[in-house]
Amino acid sequence: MTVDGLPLGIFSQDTLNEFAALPKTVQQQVRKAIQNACPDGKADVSKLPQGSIADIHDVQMHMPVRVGDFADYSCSLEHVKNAGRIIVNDARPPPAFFNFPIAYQGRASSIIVSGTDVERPLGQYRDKSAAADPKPIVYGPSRAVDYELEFAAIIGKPLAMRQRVNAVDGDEHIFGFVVLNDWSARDIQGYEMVPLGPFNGKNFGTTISPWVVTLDALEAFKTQGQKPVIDIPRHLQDPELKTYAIQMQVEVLTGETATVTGTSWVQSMYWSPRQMVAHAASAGAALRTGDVLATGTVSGEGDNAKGCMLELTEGGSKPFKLADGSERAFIRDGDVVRMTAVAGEEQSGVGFGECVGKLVPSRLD
Ligand SMILES: O=C(O)/C=C/C(=O)CC(=O)CC(=O)O
Ligand SMILES: [Ca+2]
Ligand SMILES: [Mg+2]
Repeated sequence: MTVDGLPLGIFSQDTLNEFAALPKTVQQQVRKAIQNACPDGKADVSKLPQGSIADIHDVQMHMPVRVGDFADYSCSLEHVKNAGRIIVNDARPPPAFFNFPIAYQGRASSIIVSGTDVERPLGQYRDKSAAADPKPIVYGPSRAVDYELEFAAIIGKPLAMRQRVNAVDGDEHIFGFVVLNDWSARDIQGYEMVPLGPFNGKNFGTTISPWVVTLDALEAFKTQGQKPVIDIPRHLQDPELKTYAIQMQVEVLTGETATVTGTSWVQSMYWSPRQMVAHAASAGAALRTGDVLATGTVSGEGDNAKGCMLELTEGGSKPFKLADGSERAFIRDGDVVRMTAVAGEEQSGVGFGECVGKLVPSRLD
């Protein structure tokens, strides 16, 4: 078995020499792949040279699947409560939140693989800095680019139109999972989304990690999710409450400095991936191989468990201090956002590789 040509298990001196000759950026990805592929620690990763975090975004990885449709849910109760409180001063979840996992349709062709730069989008939004009242609508580069830390299921076995599936059988259709960054321009999104939902504010780039971690690999990490607080229809019921114990993390990288801005858990979300599958098919829609169903922002309780800057900075009003001393209301050009996830323990668990993207300036020509 090989990972990018590097044999797993015992590394010969020849192999180590070959590895040492690779660019640092490639070494970093290879090392991560080995760690992911050898969660039992048989490969002696410590023997491999260290790479620089600043190099990561230069690596060109490949899309793990050809994405069909893309839906993004909002499964975290903490996220919707925080977002509601910050945006409309009402922490009550949206009306349907407890009835079914709510979602919007995203743009499949905007899904890009980890390592691809993301350009600051252009769009129309209310100019908060203007003195005029009401504030005018302007067109230009977004001033509020955010990330959203998400977990996403990739559909394997397809489901025909009108076939439908119950949550308890939903896993049959999930091939595996990736980490996903639902990049969001809060100003563009905020003005456009009433009443039809997000569009250009979220279609300028959605980054996914390049390794699909299969359902089988996660079986050892299954755990119980959240109990429904109201009665739900049979197709959404799951007496097992099956989800996975997975810790997710997001960092903002500025030069050589990495700042962890959020740590949260898949199992804390109110709705589970198999319930997302059941809901997606419940009206009669088909599921196709390669479709992506993302969980929505994974946030938990407490200040350290916020999955986006909107929550972290109270909508940009309370800038967050990074480890290099600089402050961020939202993401700045040149910042790199790195997301990771691990099922089980950091050293012995199953890693998901990295979901990395660098924000680059808008092209104005
Ligand atoms: O309703 C809002 O104010 C915001 C909606 C979203 O940002 C959609 C979304 O991506 C939800 C999520 O990630 O949980
Ligand atoms: Ca989202
Ligand atoms: Mg998106």
